Amino acid sequence: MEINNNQLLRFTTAGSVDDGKSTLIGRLLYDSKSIFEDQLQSVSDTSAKKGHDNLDLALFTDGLRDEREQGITIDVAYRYFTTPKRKFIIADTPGHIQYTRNMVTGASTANAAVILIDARHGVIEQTKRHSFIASLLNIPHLIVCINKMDLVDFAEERFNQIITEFESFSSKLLIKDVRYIPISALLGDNVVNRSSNLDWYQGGTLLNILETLHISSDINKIDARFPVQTVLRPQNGKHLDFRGYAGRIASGIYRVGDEVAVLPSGFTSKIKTIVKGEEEIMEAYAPMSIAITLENDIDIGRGDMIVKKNNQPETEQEFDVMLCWLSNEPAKPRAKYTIMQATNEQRAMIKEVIYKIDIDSYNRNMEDKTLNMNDIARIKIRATHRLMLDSYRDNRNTGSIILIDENTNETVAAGMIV
Ligand SMILES: Nc1nc2c(ncn2[C@@H]2O[C@H](COP(=O)(O)OP(=O)(O)OP(=O)(O)O)[C@@H](O)[C@H]2O)c(=O)[nH]1
Repeated sequence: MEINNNQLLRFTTAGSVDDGKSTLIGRLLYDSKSIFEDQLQSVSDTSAKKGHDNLDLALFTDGLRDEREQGITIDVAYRYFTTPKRKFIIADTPGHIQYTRNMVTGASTANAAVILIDARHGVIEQTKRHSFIASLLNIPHLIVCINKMDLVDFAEERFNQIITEFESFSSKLLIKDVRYIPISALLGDNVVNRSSNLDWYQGGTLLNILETLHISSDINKIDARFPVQTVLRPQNGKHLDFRGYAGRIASGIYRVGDEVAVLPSGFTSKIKTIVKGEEEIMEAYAPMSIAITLENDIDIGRGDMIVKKNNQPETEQEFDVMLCWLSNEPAKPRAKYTIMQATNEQRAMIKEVIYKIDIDSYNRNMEDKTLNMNDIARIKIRATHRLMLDSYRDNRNTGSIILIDENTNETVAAGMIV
């Protein structure tokens, strides 16, 4: 069976302030002809006003950031563009040192992370921090762009030196696929178009790599997980016998006739029909939104999960999570939070902070038990009922949780089930 998910690629960009992130995104959009006429006019007017001879490409991205800063709390801007080969969503997060939380928010659904390094400075603490988060979030592909090659005379030697620096720490991280590209975002070298300045480089341009990354095998096709969002009941005498369970498949494949189990109750049945829109289909896979009907009458509600009888997640009330604390307010010991995992929602508390991670040295800190904004820690959670658990490594959809403060409704933490 062909799963056609190659269409859309989500990626995030990370780099330190002034590494050239805005310029790179602007260049990518401009050279791939994804800029609208009116935006182009306004950027060209502003560039002229500022006395630039050429277009200031960073204005495309920075303009977007200005729009965004009006009243949106989580500081991630999404930018869409399309080429004949693929559709792209860029999650653009500011490069400031405190913005771990933004990267976590922007990167949790990303297929790839683009990390920028200023060729003059090489690997810096921020590079390590961002790469660590990318590995923590299990982003399958990492593209390291060594930017501002024009300021180091396009030297191959410098490029290789930075790769060696990068590999000396990245080998400790679990990242499946790392690529390196020498670029100049300012001049456009190796972003969309190849560069004669860098003719010693044999690999693809950034766009070329983004267009050809093989992502369909990154999806978990083995563990079928269908978190129920709503129960569809017969309406107004129509479809009298219809009782469907609607939601979005988190992973895996479902076919009519499959033997399934409903969790947490554990009752088993068979899939009678699968409905997508108005149409009945024989099989469905992630990330399709569908409704399922079963052979037997089982009491199922929102938050339950339909899985294959012979492939079930663990159900536990207490479990470990790698957590990134997102709130200004530190975590309150033993306070109750709302925990959300897939469509399941219940109450939980942080039972224990096992250790915190110093993400500059990757060392564990066993003493400090406070959780402040941007902290990453391994914690033990206890929920009021059992949850259906997959590890985040196996399943990014069902393996992640968020914690919400019940009083303020603020999302205070995002976590990955260990
Ligand atoms: N020489 C040279 N300068 C570059 C290159 N890319 C970016 N710059 C310059 O570096 C400066 C910072 O670029 P930005 O794109 O604003 O940097 P940024 O990382 O997006 O910064 P923030 O958006 O503020 O986080 C600007 O003056 C750019 O013109 C490059 O490839 N070569």
